[in-house]
This record gives sequence, C-alpha cells and structure tokens, in this order.
Amino acid sequence: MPAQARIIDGKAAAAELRAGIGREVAAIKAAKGLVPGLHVVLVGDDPASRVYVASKEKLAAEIGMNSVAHRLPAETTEAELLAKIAALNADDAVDGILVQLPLPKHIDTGRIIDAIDPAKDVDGLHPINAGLLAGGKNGLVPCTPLGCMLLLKQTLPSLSGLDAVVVGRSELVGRPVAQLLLQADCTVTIAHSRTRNLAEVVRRADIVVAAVGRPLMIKGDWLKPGATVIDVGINRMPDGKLAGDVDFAEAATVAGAITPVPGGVGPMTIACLLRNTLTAFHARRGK
Ligand SMILES: NC(=O)C1=CN([C@@H]2O[C@H](COP(=O)(O)OP(=O)(O)OC[C@H]3O[C@@H](n4cnc5c(N)ncnc54)[C@H](OP(=O)(O)O)[C@@H]3O)[C@@H](O)[C@H]2O)C=CC1
Ligand SMILES: Nc1nc(=O)c2c([nH]1)NC[C@@H]1CN(c3ccc(C(=O)N[C@@H](CCC(=O)O)C(=O)O)cc3)C=[N+]21
Repeated sequence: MPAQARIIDGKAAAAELRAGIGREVAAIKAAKGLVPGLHVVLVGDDPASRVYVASKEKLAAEIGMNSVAHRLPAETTEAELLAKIAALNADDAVDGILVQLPLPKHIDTGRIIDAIDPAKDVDGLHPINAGLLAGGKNGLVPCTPLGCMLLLKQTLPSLSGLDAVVVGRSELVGRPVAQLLLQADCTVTIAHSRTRNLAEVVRRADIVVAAVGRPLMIKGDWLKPGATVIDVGINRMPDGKLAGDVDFAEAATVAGAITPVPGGVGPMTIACLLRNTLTAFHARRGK
C-alpha cells in the first residue's frame, strides 16, 4: 500500500472559524446592539455564482450577521451598478461589500472594484488593499488566500524557510497568496502559463498552492514526497462532480498533507469572508 497523505479538512476548519465569528457577533449585539452587515451584489444569473451567493447568505445568517444579497438583472448598466455601490458605500449599516465575479462582459470589472470603499472591500481586491498587501501591511486580505494560509498554519508547525510554489498569478488568488507566503517567510515561486518545466518547478516545493482552473493538471510525480498541497481549483467535471487542479488520487500517495475538493479551500473562503466582514466592522464602527 502506498503511503497516504493526511487529508486537510477545510470543512471542519471552516465550521470552527464560523462558530468563533458567531460568538463574536453575538457579543457585539449584546454589548452595542449592532449587527455586522454583509452585502453581496450579483449581476446576472450565472448558475455557479447563484449557488455561491446563496451559500454566503445562508452561512452569514447562521452566525447572526445581517446578510443581504442584491440580485441585479444581466442587463444592468455599469452606471447603474456604480450607483448601487455608491449607495452601499454611503450606508453606515453596510460593513462589507462583495461584488460576485465574473461580471457580464459589458461592465468594466476594474472600474467597479475601484468604486468600492476600501474599508468595506471584504474581497480585498481594491487597489488600496492589494497595495497594502504588497507592502506587507495588511488591510483587508482576499478571502481565498487567507483561507489557504489558515489551513497551512494548522497543518505545518512552521512555514519559515520553506519553499512554496504557487501555480497561478490571478489578482483574486495566485498573487495575494504568494504575498502572504512571503510574509510567512517562505521562499516563494509564482508559476503561470508561461513557466517552463512546470513539473520540475513544482517538484522543488515543500508547499504547493494550485490556483489554475485546469482539472487534475498537477500529477502525483510532480510532487516532492511529503509536500503540503493546497488545491484551490474548483472545476465542474462532465459527470457533474467537482475536481481540483491536483490529481488527488495520485497526489495523496506522495504528499504529506493535501486539501480535498470539495471540502478544502472552498468552505474556508466563505468563512474568511465572514471574518473579513467582522474585521471591517471593527475598523469602521466597532470602537
Ligand atoms: N476555492 C475557492 O474558494 C476558489 C476557487 N477558485 C478556483 O481556482 C481556480 C483559479 O482561479 P483564478 O485564480 O480566479 O483563475 P484565473 O483564470 O484568473 O487564473 C488562472 C491562472 O492559472 C495560470 N495558468 C493557466 N493555465 C496554466 C498552465 N497550463 N500552467 C500553469 N499555469 C496556468 C494562468 O496563467 P497566466 O497568468 O499566464 O494566464 C493564471 O495565472 C479556478 O478553478 C477557480 O474556480 C477561485 C476562487 C476561489
Ligand atoms: N468577488 C468574488 N469573490 C470570490 O471569492 C469569488 C468570486 N467572486 N467568484 C467565484 C469564486 C469562487 N468562489 C468559491 C467560494 C466557495 C466555494 C465553496 O464553498 N465550495 C465548496 C463546494 C460547493 C459546491 O458543492 O458547489 C467546496 O469546495 O467544498 C467555491 C468557490 C469564490 N469566488
């Protein structure tokens, strides 16, 4: 029998994180009579996005947050969406604003993100927050990268000095997770579609973070034995099941620890969104 990696249980870690946030929300309510508010804006009817938004709404409500989904039609203009964001920026009861991506093609995503009050940007995508992160002075940190780091910290005794390879360089995942690994004193390599000899690069890593969007791309023999593997990829397979960017069956025989898909990074992303909403609440009106 080949060695089996330890499975990193993101579902359990996320439930624990949410329970702690729930206790804090209850304490705030009791002490101040205030309820942190998370507002998610969904434009159009992408079925995957609809599922995520419903899940965010349900989990936020479960821990006692005020959670509001703003569902706008696919024909919403950029000006209308900017007006919606301006209204949420101006509303003191709104602590967190998340605009679900991707947006319809006629809307310029950058202009929308730029319009969100950085203090309410619970996705951590505004240039102010991205810039703070790049400078090592964190504002609001993107949820998925935050979730990856929490899973790594619960898995490894120390990250300092470890070789980390991030596959993917998106603004939402790859870049910010690389910044956080650097802050944790890893030696960080960021690989992408132009990287040569990707398998060899990945084989050097003590920590692999896969954020590509290509099902089962990273094979078992690409991994250093004992490596810790964080699989961010969420890919819908023809049979309807979800698969990560890592070939889990192969990787589990080589890795020391690995996140499953589903049940790994995904649930942590939503828990970290709730955590960021609480962070934004404290910074804005928790004093
Ligand atoms: N679990 C969660 O909570 C979340 C999961 N996801 C999932 O994570 C995955 C990545 O998402 P996201 O970062 O937004 O995706 P993007 O499509 O924005 O970025 C993908 C990155 O992968 C790189 N890439 C593409 N093909 C290859 C290749 N053959 N070899 C090496 N690198 C490659 C691209 O390189 P280049 O820059 O050169 O084009 C790019 O940097 C998706 O499956 C997505 O669904 C996303 C957000 C949250
Ligand atoms: N502005 C913005 N911010 C995001 O953070 C954002 C976004 N837009 N657009 C889409 C991606 C994707 N994303 C996921 C969140 C949770 C799960 C999740 O909970 N997944 C479960 C499975 C869910 C299922 O079964 O379908 C799991 O992995 O166990 C997945 C994916 C956030 N994203």
